[in-house]
Amino acid sequence: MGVAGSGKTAVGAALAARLGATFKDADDLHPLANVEKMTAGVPLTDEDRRPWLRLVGAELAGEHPHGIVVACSALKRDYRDAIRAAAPSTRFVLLKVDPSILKERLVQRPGHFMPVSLLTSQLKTLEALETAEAGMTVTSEGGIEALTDQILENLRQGHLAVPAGTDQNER
Ligand SMILES: Nc1ncnc2c1ncn2[C@@H]1O[C@H](COP(=O)(O)OP(=O)(O)OP(=O)(O)O)[C@@H](O)[C@H]1O
Ligand SMILES: O=C(O)[C@H](O)[C@@H](O)[C@H](O)[C@H](O)CO
Repeated sequence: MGVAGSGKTAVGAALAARLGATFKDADDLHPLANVEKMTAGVPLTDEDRRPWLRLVGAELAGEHPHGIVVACSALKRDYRDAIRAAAPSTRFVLLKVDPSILKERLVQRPGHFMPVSLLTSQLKTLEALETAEAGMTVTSEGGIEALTDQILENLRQGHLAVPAGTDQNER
């Protein structure tokens, strides 16, 4: 999870490859109207994202014998709650990247529908992963493989599980 340009697709795909898991980019689940809106530089609303989050949840809840990694912005706690309602064992990895680096990456990424102008609204909408939520925040500015190693190590050590004594469903 994370804002545009945070590396969800790059790191998610690398993680899935290392796990031997299926990879899905949630951008491919956006209805055309959402893509058109973002292309036009208009931020999505909660309403716009609701049907899309249902598709993301259904994807995660599906049959995946080797597991699944989904690259999904999941910017708000409410969005993550909606995903967890469909797929309760979902663990989130927030890729936290300096805004100046994000901007640079989006400028240098040709042919993608997401305009750099939407970065401000993405950052404003983002609600950090809370302590009670299963998952982790990656703040390192390391390369794709280094970040993937870091996530795998934490996953193997059980650090992405729901923290003891907390209930994700209670807020
Ligand atoms: N850790 C990293 N180090 C260097 N470059 C990176 C890193 N992570 C991603 N990138 C590069 O930054 C660009 C944006 O990454 P990516 O497309 O994976 O982001 P994203 O979060 O999926 O964005 P979006 O949601 O807008 O599709 C890509 O060109 C990618 O190769
Ligand atoms: O929730 C959202 O606003 C969207 O999912 C965006 O985050 C983009 O689809 C993605 O970042 C592509 O650049």
